[in-house]
Amino acid sequence: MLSVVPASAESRPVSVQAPAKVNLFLGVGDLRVDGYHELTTVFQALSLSERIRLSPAETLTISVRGDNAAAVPTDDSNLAARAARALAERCDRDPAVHIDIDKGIPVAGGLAGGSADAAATMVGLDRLWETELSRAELSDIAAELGSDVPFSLHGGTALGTGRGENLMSVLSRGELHWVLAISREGLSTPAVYGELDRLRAGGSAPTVRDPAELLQALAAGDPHRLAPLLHNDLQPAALSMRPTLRRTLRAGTDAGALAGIVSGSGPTCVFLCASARSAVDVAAELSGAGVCSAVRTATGPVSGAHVVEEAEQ
Ligand SMILES: C[C@@](CO)(OP(=O)(O)O)[C@H](O)COP(=O)(O)OP(=O)(O)OC[C@H]1O[C@@H](n2ccc(N)nc2=O)[C@H](O)[C@@H]1O
Ligand SMILES: Nc1ncnc2c1ncn2[C@@H]1O[C@H](COP(=O)(O)OP(=O)(O)O)[C@@H](O)[C@H]1O
Repeated sequence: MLSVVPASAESRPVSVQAPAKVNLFLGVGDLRVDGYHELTTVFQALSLSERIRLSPAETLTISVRGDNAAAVPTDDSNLAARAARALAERCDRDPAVHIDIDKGIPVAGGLAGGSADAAATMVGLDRLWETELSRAELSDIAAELGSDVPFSLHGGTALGTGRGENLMSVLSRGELHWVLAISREGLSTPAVYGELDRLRAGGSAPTVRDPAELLQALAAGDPHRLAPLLHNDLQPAALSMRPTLRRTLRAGTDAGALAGIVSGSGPTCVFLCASARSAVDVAAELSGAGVCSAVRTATGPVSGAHVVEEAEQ
């Protein structure tokens, strides 16, 4: 059925959903002169998500709800506020909007929650302000906000290069089933990259592995083949800063997961399971193991940041 968009649609609040990400493969190369590391990474968007509501307002304001909302800044340092200002500047307009963020993604968890908020804000304001920017233009602005923001827009499963902002879609057949072990205390991304540099100092130059085999396993849609190929170069650094994560990783595989890794810079540990049923069993056992503060199940891949139409709300 065709939906009729009323002429005043641009002044109505817009709701947007944006996903968490996991790095199925994270190869970290040399530290560049600009302070970033050269990456080869395979991202997957997960069904754990943020909900953002954008409404016209007198000035730019932010409110944050949900788990650990108190840990999220509501000033101009919030990534969603930075996204609104960047888009407003690009379109030569006033960033007069209220951004209400409902956090479904743990803060500082290595799951790109802040990047999801930035991507959601861009997609929502594109609708609210009728900017009609192309995906490529939105993606360029996203890359200026943070290395993970372009993927939060893109969603699905993608190969990321550069500092993670250059994306190429990759085929991922079927649905993967994940269990997430969440820590109450986050880890700082720059601190984890810094710890990796410290661990590597004096050693030989990093050799970045090739994700080709992992990409083949994804295309085949076989979680058993994929499990031993999951890889994260930041994991030793995250474990060095948070040694208790070793116990969390062990508990997940003991509970029946096919494999577990630290997600990005951590501290969230993600476990790949053979089926939806196995994920429920692993989640139940992990919940009782006392190795994390919360457990969630999720599936991937899912779409990137997108407007939630009224009928879906
Ligand atoms: C590690 C990853 C893996 O996807 O994600 P998280 O675990 O944080 O979610 C990303 O590389 C994080 O991306 P993002 O969180 O957007 O980081 P940015 O804001 O761009 O950069 C924050 C800081 O992280 C370090 N950084 C980030 C990206 C990169 N390729 N090399 C780096 O060294 C730099 O110290 C930089 O100043
Ligand atoms: N909208 C936001 N949501 C979460 N954190 C934000 C946001 N804006 C800025 N931040 C800051 O960014 C830090 C990292 O946030 P987050 O994206 O959740 O983690 P990660 O980089 O580990 O994926 C937080 O500790 C917080 O201080």
